[in-house]
Amino acid sequence: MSSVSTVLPQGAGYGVVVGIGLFFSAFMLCLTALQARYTPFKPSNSEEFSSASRSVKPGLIASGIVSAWTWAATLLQSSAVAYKYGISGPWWYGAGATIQVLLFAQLAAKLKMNAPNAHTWLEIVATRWGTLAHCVFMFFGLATNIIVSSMLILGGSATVTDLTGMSTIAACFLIPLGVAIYVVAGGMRATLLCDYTHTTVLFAIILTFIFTVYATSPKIGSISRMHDLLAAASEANPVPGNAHGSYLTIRSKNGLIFGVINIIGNFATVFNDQAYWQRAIASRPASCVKAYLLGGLAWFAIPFTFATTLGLAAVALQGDPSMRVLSPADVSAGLPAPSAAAALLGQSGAAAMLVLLFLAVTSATSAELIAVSSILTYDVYKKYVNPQATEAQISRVSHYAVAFYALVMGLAGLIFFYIGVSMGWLYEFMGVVLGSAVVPIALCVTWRKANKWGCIIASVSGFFAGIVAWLVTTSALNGSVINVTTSGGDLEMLAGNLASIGVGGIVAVVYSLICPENFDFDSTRAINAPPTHHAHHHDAADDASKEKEKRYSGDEKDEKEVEMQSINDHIIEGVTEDAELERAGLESAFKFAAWSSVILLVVMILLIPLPLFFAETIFGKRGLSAWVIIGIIWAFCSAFTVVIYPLWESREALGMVSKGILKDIFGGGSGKYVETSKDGSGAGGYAA
Ligand SMILES: NC(N)=O
Repeated sequence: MSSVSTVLPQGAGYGVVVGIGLFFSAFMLCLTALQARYTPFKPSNSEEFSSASRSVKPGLIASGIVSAWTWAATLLQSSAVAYKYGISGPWWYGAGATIQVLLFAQLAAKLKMNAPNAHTWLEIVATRWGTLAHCVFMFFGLATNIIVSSMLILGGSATVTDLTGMSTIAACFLIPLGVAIYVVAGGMRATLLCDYTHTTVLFAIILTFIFTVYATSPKIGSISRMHDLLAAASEANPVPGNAHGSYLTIRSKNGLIFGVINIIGNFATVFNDQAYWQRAIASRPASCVKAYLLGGLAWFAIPFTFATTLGLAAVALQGDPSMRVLSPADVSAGLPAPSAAAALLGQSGAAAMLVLLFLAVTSATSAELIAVSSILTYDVYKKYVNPQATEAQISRVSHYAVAFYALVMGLAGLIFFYIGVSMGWLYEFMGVVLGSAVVPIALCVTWRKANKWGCIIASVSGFFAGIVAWLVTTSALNGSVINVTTSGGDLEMLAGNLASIGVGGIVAVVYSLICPENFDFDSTRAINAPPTHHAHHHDAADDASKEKEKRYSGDEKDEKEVEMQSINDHIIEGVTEDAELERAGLESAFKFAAWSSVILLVVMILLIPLPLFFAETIFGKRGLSAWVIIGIIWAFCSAFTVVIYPLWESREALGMVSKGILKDIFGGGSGKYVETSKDGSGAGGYAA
């Protein structure tokens, strides 16, 4: 990192890291108190802590997905590839990390069909394939969490240090500490509500940057001027591997290589990460597919539009006295976007960037904390240490696990920092170690023929194949010199990523076709199901529907009471309502997820970029205008989806909580939610 003086004083760094951390902790405590008093969902319940009682609506889940999937890298690495490869970088970053979330909609539907009451994806592996498979896949699951968490800490601390001079060591520990406090206070539902507020502010800041760069800044101020500046930069410093050395083309060899690495690595960090399974678990069965499709599409706008704005601005401003000169290490640390923000808007740009990055890092960190807490609680403590654990013990361990993992995150970030591994390096490396488990995990949850030994051997052999391919390629291309710099090259990382996911996928599928299992998923459907609910599978839905019909035959007030009772029942039992698991509905949700996600994948990865790549198109002013304006419209639609839509779908719950508060303050009576009250007293209702 270069040693130029910082744009903001050190106090600003501590103020943001500690101040915003404490602010959100207090905010979370308020939300938790409101939830406990005015809704039927009790934060002290372990099911509520880890899975929000499996009752969350799609808009809020979509917002939680956007928030968990918006890492430091989403803002910094996407801008770094825009800085290095031009307009192809943001496309490959955005599209190459959106399709996995869209495809995950299929896994979410299968989860609701095949293991509706599991707490973690590892419980499904353990139930289907036993202890060895559980331990092997737990390695991949936790390795994913550690790599993602380290990237968050590295990206966050590098930017805070760069903009304010705050000590990197302090940032590594203070960032997860603040988040841990609010996660411990709130659990999954409060985390989703906090994610929502983070995402709202995040979009507001991103839109501000977009309008600054493309409308108001005297340094750029229009798409046409951006085009002129990028064309001049292409003339002055042609980009190696790009058509005519231009920043204005999708025809970028290194951009494409990054695209492939990006696609593989992000398959690993979605499919292997409990954070995304957890959002499917917290979701209502009927709407989880919608949530993942909306979340994926909404997320795309963040890296694509942000990097098309600040990443390209960093190129356009080269030579401007206010723009610092970036070394390759600065670029790998993700600093083009913060530098461009500071060059465009001075201290206020740097401060906005700091807040933006901190919000992205903290909300993704909260997802990682609660994900690892669930694995340590259900897959380690309850499975191997205390299978008879009581509700109170489970709840206690899940809270301790959050605090423990916050410490581990800080340490992991620090270790990578000291050995000189940057966020950008780790981003391209993740698929090398994690890629081999992607196909076996998907097969475990979706395919009755998937073979236990085929999938274990696939994951382990793919892991070693990835490491060997990466090291051999590094040695071959760099005169036998293997170090952090040489091993971080594009072709070296590409070889490792392809070998890992390729060997893992091919071995798992071929082995399973030769020696197929015929697994009926009955045992996974029974995970965590009380005998009266899910000991038997989908036939139960019929009885439950009939029962519900009977209960609904009364007047409207009775209907409401019955539904309250049903919510209370399922909170107490921590299971999904049978009627919601109606087989035909889930089958059609799966089919919808399958064809829509595959169509979107083909459009985003093949139909849009490849013709532009092969035609070697170089965007003129009209082409760039269309590209940027589509990004801006997409950003507005995304903001609407994850900011306005969750409010709309939760209007009843918000109304009930407001009524309860008003009754407490002005009504002269208790506004506290009263479970299944027969006399209509209390502010009973549904939480968001
Ligand atoms: N979540 C990502 N890959 O930005």
